[in-house]
Amino acid sequence: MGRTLYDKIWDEHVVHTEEDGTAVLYIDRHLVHEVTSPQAFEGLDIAGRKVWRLSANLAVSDHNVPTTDRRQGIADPISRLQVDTLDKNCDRFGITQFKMSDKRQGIVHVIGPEQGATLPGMTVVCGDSHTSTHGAFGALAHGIGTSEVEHVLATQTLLARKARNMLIKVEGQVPRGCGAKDIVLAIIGRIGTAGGTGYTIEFAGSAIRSLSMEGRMTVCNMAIEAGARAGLVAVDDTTIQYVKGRPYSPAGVEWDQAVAYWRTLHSDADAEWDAVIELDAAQIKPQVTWGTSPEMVLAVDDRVPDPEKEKDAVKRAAIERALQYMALEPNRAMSDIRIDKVFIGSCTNSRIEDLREAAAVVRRVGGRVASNVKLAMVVPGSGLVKEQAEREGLDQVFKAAGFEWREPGCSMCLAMNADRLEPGERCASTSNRNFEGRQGAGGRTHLVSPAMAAAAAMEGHFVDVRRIAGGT
Ligand SMILES: CC(C)[C@H](C(=O)O)[C@@H](O)C(=O)O
Ligand code: SF4
Repeated sequence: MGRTLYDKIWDEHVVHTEEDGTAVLYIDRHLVHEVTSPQAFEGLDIAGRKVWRLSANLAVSDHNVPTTDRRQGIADPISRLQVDTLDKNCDRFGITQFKMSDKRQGIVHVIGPEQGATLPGMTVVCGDSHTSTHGAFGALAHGIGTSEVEHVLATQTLLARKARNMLIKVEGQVPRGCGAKDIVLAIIGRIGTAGGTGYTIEFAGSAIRSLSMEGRMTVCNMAIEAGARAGLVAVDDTTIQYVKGRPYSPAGVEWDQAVAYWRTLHSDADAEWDAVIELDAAQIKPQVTWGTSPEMVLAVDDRVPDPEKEKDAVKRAAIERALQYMALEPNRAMSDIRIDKVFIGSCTNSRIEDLREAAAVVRRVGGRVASNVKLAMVVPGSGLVKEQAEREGLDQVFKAAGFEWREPGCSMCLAMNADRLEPGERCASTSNRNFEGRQGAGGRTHLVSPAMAAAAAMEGHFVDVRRIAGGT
């Protein structure tokens, strides 16, 4: 019987399997950030252990770093302590880290791939749920908890149980103006936030294959929002081209050997799937979330749901609660929703392609950010993304239109730094979670693509970006 890509990577990394199915998995790459590592390092200290394989680790602070001038240091004492603690731990244990002033610093899920630290066929873990992002490279990548961070640091292995195999096939071409973010939001709208629970999802089909690596990362990033700990995309020329020549990528003879192996990293034609979902890309429209869960999502030309029309009492109550939190009336056109802030950034959408996509919309619309928009910010995913964007003049496009151009980090994705929504503020955000209070207590988040966020910034409310992009 054929194997799925997930089966192949799993088999390649299992050190031992217990009778009950618990396996010891070898971990190739461990990414570390400041939020989930302090207790892990403390655990090592208490037990008198060292890091098992230093070169497998790469650390960076991203959640607590300021996105404004960093020469001032970090004003908030808690954030400062978090970042200082990671610095000290990395120095003490000898782990490679990109410090806040290093231009390679950025969001952990942006810098891993950017550096070639994430490679096809690897097992990649990080104490962060959006580690699923790295699955775009045909790597088995998922988040782990802090006690597991300690386990990986100490042993280079993880206790794991194998998930089931789900195939999500997206065939065809998305309309102009739509992209990876709309694809993944449409998938979550279809299967729900629990749809992928217990599975590893492989994203396949012509619409996925035609995505750039940036787009594939956007899709895999939100696999966790669909309930799956890991998402995968098979390796192809796009993957190999992206990886080539990066600082941590193999070179010379090793490169050739690696490529030969990477070419085997796809599911066999006769692989068996536990679940298969199919979507028609041509039917996907620009997506906007209206509620407090990523599955509460609609097309921009839809209307806010009416709880009266929902027969299921539990679902009706959930809609009512979400509408109340979001301060939205039923049946209102999504495009009538006016926004206060715009956030273009996060590990979902802060890569160079995302910034290009947003800047293209800003250019096309012309003029300045709408007067009702108090703050529109662009937060590049890494210092290198920022530098590239500046080389292309994208920063000028944003700044001329009235956007703020910031330093890299998680920023307003979850408001662990100074960037946040005030109570009641409504935000068009390119991030991945719209939970209550996610971007600041009482803040209201609408998840959208970079193009949709840029369009909303310019017009002050949600607009069908297909119109701007010439897609309709
Ligand atoms: C802080 C971290 C543990 C968390 C995660 O695991 O995802 C964060 O990155 C998030 O996006 O909510
Ligand atoms: S950008 Fe947001 S989702 Fe990504 S790691 Fe940071 S906080 Fe988590």
